Amino acid sequence: MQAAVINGCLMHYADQGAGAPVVFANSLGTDMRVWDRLIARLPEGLRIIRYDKRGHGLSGLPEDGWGMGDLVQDLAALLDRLEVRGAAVVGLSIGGMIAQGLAAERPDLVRAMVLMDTAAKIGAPGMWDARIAAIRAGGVEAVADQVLERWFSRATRAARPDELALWRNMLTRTPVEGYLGCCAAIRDTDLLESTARLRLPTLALAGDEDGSTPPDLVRETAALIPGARFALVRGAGHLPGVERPDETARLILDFLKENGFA
Ligand SMILES: O=C(O)CC1=CCC(=O)O1
Repeated sequence: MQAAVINGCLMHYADQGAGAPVVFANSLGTDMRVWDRLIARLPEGLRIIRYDKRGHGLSGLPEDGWGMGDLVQDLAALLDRLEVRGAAVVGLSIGGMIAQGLAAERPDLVRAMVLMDTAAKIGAPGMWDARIAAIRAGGVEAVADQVLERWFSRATRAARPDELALWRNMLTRTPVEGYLGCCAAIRDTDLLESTARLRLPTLALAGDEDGSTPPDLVRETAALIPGARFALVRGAGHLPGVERPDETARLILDFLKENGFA
């Protein structure tokens, strides 16, 4: 467990191993444990950095008035603090938006990206406003069942109810204001133009049953970046590294090897 005050906010992070840096940015309503299974399948010889974004996991929750720019600056400041340059950034959903924003703002920090179940623009503003209103009225609990349906494939939901209950706890224990701040940040973010200017090795992945960022949306974002590849992970929803860790780790490791990280 490692801590730093980043942009005035307490940040929980983990910096483990030595070698080429690979940075993981997690999704809305999850903390850094979302990467446990995937990281366990990566070889030694990598420097693995994970963190809980503001308002999630063990990290602090600043006052209102922050957005995607602050989330990007938080990761930039963490990597500056850790003296990391030229990382591969693996971003899941909002974490993938943070990765795209970071690559645009600080190309010195990002040499390659894995965009996992994410897009340059996620959802319509009205959808996010409706989610925010539902949570204001009834807490994260009010949307938990719908979110779990998008996170996991039908087969996993049927076969692993106890594990699903743990993921539900992770979601519903996310501080409401942290969750809502990230919903508003996603709602207000459109990276289509800046992502189309990116020129770096990129792998885009999507679970074939992802109901939040469906495969076609992820494919469209990949198509913005010349040379980016797209791969479908079968039998997975929004969290392929949780549901299909072997397949997801293999895709990421092949990409890291191709680009000289592993
Ligand atoms: O909560 C969801 O629907 C999934 C999701 C969207 C953006 C993100 O980070 O997670």
